[in-house]
Amino acid sequence: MSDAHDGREDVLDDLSALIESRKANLPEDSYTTSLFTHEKGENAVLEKLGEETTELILAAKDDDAEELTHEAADLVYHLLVLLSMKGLDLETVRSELRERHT
Ligand SMILES: N=c1c2ncn([C@@H]3O[C@H](COP(=O)(O)OP(=O)(O)OP(=O)(O)O)[C@@H](O)[C@H]3O)c2ncn1[C@@H]1O[C@H](COP(=O)(O)O)[C@@H](O)[C@H]1O
Repeated sequence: MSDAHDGREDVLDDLSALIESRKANLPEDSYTTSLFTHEKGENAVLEKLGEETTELILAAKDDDAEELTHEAADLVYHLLVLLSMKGLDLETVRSELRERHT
């Protein structure tokens, strides 16, 4: 668990930790495990990122805020899985964003 600036837990940190745990333990009946062990290798998550991005764009074009929110969450989750596959984490991305923000 971690604290965000407003004192609430950061769901992104919690989700990242859960993804790391799935990668380390590969429990059955886990969608995250299925991405790490997929016969297509990293292409499985790369394809999902492509699909989710397309769905996000369509939701934006339709001005469908609910669907846009749903697809954005799908996209963030799959992005976190990809970062984990590549040995990167959220802090790496945070650092990059902080550097740009100054
Ligand atoms: N945030 C997510 C998450 N977002 C998306 N997905 C999965 O990603 C897949 C998306 O594929 P699809 O787009 O084909 O599925 P869909 O439901 O039709 O979605 P849309 O077409 O509407 O976008 C679905 O199977 C979702 O279950 C996720 N699976 C897991 N998580 C998180 O990961 C945690 C661990 O999950 P497990 O590894 O399954 O235990 C969960 O508690 C969640 O917090």
